[in-house]
Amino acid sequence: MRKFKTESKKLLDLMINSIYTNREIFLRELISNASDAVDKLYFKSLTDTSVQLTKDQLGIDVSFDKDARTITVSDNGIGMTQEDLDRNLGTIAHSDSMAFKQENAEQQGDDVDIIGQFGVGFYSAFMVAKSVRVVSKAYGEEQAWAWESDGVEGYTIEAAERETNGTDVILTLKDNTEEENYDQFLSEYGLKDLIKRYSNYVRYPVRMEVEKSRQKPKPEDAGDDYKPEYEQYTEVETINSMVPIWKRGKSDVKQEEYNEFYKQTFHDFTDPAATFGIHAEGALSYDALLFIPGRAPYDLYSKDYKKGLELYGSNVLIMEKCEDLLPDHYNFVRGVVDSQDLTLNISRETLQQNNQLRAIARKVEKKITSELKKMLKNDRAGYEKFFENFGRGLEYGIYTSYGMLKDELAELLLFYSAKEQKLVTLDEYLEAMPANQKSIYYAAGDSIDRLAKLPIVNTVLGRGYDVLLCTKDVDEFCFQSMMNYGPEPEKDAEGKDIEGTGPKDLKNVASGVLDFATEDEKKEAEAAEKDNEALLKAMKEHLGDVITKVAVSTRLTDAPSAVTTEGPVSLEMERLMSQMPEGMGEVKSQRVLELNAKHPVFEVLKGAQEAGDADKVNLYTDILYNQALIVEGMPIADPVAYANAVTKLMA
Ligand SMILES: Nc1ncnc2c1ncn2[C@@H]1O[C@H](COP(=O)(O)OP(=O)(O)OP(=O)(O)O)[C@@H](O)[C@H]1O
Repeated sequence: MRKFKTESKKLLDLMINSIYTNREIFLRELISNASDAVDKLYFKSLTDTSVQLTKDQLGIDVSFDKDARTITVSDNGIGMTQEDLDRNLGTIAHSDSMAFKQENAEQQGDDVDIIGQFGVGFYSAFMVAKSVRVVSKAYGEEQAWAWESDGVEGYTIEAAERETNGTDVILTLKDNTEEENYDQFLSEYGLKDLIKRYSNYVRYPVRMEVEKSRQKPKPEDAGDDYKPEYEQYTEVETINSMVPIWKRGKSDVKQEEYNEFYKQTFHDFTDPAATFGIHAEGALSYDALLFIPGRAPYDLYSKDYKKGLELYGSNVLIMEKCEDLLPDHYNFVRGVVDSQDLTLNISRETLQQNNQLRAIARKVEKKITSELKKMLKNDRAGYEKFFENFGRGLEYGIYTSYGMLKDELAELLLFYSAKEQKLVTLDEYLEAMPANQKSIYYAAGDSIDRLAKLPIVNTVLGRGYDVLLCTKDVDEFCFQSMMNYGPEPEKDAEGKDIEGTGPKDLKNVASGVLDFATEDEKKEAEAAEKDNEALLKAMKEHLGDVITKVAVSTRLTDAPSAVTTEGPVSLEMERLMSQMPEGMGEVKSQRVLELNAKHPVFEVLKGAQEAGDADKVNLYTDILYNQALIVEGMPIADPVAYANAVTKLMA
């Protein structure tokens, strides 16, 4: 017996003894090797005229024997000589990739899909087989050889019989254990499934004998009561589809075919909303086929949702969900990336592999962005549907990147316009803005209806300015991290910014100081505050710490009062954070009770203050404060006290 080289032994140990969940990839590895061997012979035939063969003679056969518990993968490729068998199957050529695999296994624990991700080829057979026999005859040789091993210490090589060139890899499966049922691989269904899943796009036919049933011909003398009879028969079928859909020219593939591929591959029952691809050639060649789903998966916003694209190398599936290929804000995109260049490097040089993946990921991200822009421009209804499904993720992307993704994503956002009563982009908002408008205004709350009725919103609308009504939880957080939106300022002849040009601030109409009050209005409000200092002070004292101040408003027209905020936290943000777990509920807004000095109620307040009727001032203060909160959709601290106050007023 010949002994395995030390490093091979280590890898064998790692593979066989790790609690490795993805044993089924053994078939993919053997079929890949068979395909490589067939490739080698085919290429030889292109340059060596003595090799007579045509491409359609080449292929791979998979079969199984339930009683003997064997699976056989045969090819009619280049084959191996006695020396080849010894060299190729007795050691592992790339010790650096081996070192990497081991390192990772130690770092990340056993259940990491290292083997599945990088493919360790032939040795993976020992994950399911207790012994492996390889019978091979090299092209042009007379003698065939058999290599055999139980995967522990070593292997034997002896002369064998094989009629033609090629290789048979015969696995004798391990016995079933409590954890693992190896019989699952000993069935037509099981093997077909694996071939389709992992080796569907191998360039050569992967054939298997399959059982079928057909109706027997009707006998000529059959009477009227003849019942059709069926018989079982077997037929060799090609299981894989060979040419990947992403490698076919776009003009050759109907949209229905793409839809079918999408639904089958990604287990969706809805057609994709958009289909697009990338074909890159050069130092790093790859093809990508990407889909935007037609609906959001139910678990998109849950912790269990896993983003990622399928990654193929040389036509075999390397990874089902390669996370690194998609940014979080595009986590909903499904698709396939296939690169011939990647496989080589994946099993050799991890760093380089990461660089390559990063380069592909960057291109993928750019492509998705440009496709979304195209969709927004050309298919508004489709885009609105898309945004309803996935818009939240885009905004979340801007928010979690602290606004860094604003340039890429902000123009893709849609918000409900109070004026237009439909969804608009921020660019459309800017375009429709009157020349004197300084900011982009928005109101945030839980429903469009409620927001549309807010007194402050109506004041702003009354001035001819549109208000974006924001009802998604992430809207305001996204706006705050963006701060502003719009093209860069225009420059005058001296290179200075021209006033009034440049990005516009995003302003919550119920927060901070609004910038549209005229000088006169501001002066008027200031004067009213000064004249009624004692009243405002008394009201503030009565309400205590729940508010930071009572002020005369410049933003109210019809309503007597409103609760607004100072500082970064708006009422809506406070409401949202109160629903979040862990500490966020402690975040409070700094509330301001704003009074409309032109409202008749203000006169009543003034009268009560002048008459020294503190009870009345307090009663009115409570009512004005609480009703403003109700209008905003905020909870009031003591509804009973509020009801009592209103009752007292009526009685
Ligand atoms: N069916 C086969 N026909 C001819 N040669 C084979 C066959 N299977 C394996 N070999 C030879 O054995 C070598 C080792 O195979 P193995 O699958 O371990 O590694 P690999 O295919 O070179 O690399 P990897 O699978 O990690 O990309 C191959 O490079 C090839 O030369």
